[in-house]
Amino acid sequence: MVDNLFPLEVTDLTIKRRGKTLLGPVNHTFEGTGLTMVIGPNGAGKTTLLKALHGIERISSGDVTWSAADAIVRARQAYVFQTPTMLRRSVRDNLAYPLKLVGTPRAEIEAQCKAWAAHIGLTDALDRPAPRLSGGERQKLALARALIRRPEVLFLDEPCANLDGQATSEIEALLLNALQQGTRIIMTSHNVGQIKRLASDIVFLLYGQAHEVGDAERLDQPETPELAAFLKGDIIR
Ligand SMILES: Nc1ncnc2c1ncn2[C@@H]1O[C@H](COP(=O)(O)OP(=O)(O)OP(=O)(O)O)[C@@H](O)[C@H]1O
Repeated sequence: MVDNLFPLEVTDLTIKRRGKTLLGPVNHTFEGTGLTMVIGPNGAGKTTLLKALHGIERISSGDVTWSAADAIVRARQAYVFQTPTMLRRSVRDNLAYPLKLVGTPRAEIEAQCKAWAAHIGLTDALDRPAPRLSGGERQKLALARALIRRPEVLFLDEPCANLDGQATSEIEALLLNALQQGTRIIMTSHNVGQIKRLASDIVFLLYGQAHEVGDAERLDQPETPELAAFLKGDIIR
């Protein structure tokens, strides 16, 4: 691609609601490759940060600055919510929807739907209503629907919450595949095993602040006692 989206510069990013600071000020530079895990305890501000980066959270002060123009950035990123919303229609219709939005020819849409359904093990479910899928199948469908337009950046909020080991490993395989294809991933997770398996770097949030950031090696040698406690599953006070 000609226009690089990265680096993504976050400068004094602050988000307040009703006088309470939910996030910030956060300063961080996101480089253009790999998988960044935004981690931290419940309520630390992970979802708020992800949404602010994606441009769907109102910023109180500071900046989120991509290296390309807004319209380009918007077209080349996707976001999967913690509880993905599905069209109350078939798996095929859900996969087809993002392609229809950009005017993809019908034959191409059908080919892509079949290919992605096979990729996520849902070939036999193509005509089944999406709301009837299991939790794991729904997450895989949500991920496929986000990846079908081959975004350069993918935001994922806890994609494996409430999933068992098998479903989690299928989602992780999809993510590793996307990474290999060059998709930049920024995601949240509470699963320490998953964080260690997937992260190339981390942003550890605590009380809305970036408490410890850096490459994934620090997961084995945390600098701060709070990150060490989080990774051990201890309660952080
Ligand atoms: N629109 C809002 N108005 C007021 N407070 C909010 C709003 N959105 C989020 N919050 C609060 O901001 C804080 C950060 O929320 P956020 O969802 O970003 O945390 P999180 O780290 O993703 O948590 P979790 O791990 O539980 O998903 C929480 O205390 C939450 O209650």
